Amino acid sequence: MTAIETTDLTKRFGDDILAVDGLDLHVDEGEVFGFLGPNGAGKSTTIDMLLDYVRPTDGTATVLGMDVHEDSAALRERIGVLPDGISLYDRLTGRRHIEFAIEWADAGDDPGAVLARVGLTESDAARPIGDYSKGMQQRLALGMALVGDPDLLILDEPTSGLDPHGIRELRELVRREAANGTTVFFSSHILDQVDAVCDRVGILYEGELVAVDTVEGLRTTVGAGSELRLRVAGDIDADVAATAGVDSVQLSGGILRVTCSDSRAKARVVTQLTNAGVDILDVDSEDASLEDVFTAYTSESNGLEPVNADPDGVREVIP
Ligand SMILES: Nc1ncnc2c1ncn2[C@@H]1O[C@H](COP(=O)(O)OP(=O)(O)OP(=O)(O)O)[C@@H](O)[C@H]1O
Repeated sequence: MTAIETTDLTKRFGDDILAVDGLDLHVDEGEVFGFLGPNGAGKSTTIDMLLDYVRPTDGTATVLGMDVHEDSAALRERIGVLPDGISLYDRLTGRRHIEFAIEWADAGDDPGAVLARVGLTESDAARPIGDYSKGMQQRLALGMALVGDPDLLILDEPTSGLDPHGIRELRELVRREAANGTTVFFSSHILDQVDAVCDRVGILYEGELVAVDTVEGLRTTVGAGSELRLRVAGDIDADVAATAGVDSVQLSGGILRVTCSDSRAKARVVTQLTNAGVDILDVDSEDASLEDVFTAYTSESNGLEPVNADPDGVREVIP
């Protein structure tokens, strides 16, 4: 089933600001979908429309098969939201926050179980949250969003202000919830943070969706592939450059550098060299960062067209 579907979703503020421009978005149930874009791209406005906080100027949006406006009350019970820059009450304990969230949602959750689900201990829960680290506060906010066991989690910039440890913890939590069948819609302007957690990403730029694909697919499309480095002994009697997915090959000082447009080519190269009897002393590789991909899609003269929807609703990226 479809978790989120928007058709030509558009939002203007006044005459001058086109915040979201004809967005066609499709997120499947059970997916972790990264919604990426630089500041001001229109991510929060899109989320506000999905939550019926803001009415679109044009277009439609359905969530979990329901119209976001007509069925907003029913949807509220099935969506958990972690808003951007949530304000919590410093003097209240973590447990009290969860209890409030349960009361507001009129849900029957056990506060202790919710706290455990986001990795907060009973002694953490008994402390005022003014004493919490930013990462603990964010986990608590996620716990509040999980009250009522929502089918869809919408996380608006959930990693902002977190240190690498906090980011890792949040990623693990998102993965765990997704493994239990929850759809996660995760907005961010920092690409590295979605790389490891999202099944697919959509890139929004100036209100338009410019790409939707897997992280791997985006890398391949923009040619921002991987580099494989091998320390080898002796000569190489193999035509590595002819391997599918290999862009270039350079041998210097016993180091073979192979750039690949398709990261699966790395394994093919190693197999090919091994079969050719090449003595491989060490292997090292580096994937192009998602940041490179993002730059390729959001720079003015990238030569890439915005994403298209074909008649069957299957989106494709047009290089
Ligand atoms: N209530 C509003 N009134 C007027 N303009 C608005 C309003 N809300 C958003 N905008 C404008 O719409 C555009 C998109 O903003 P939005 O907050 O959706 O972007 P964003 O991608 O979420 O950015 P960020 O990563 O900084 O949160 C921006 O130009 C913003 O200034």
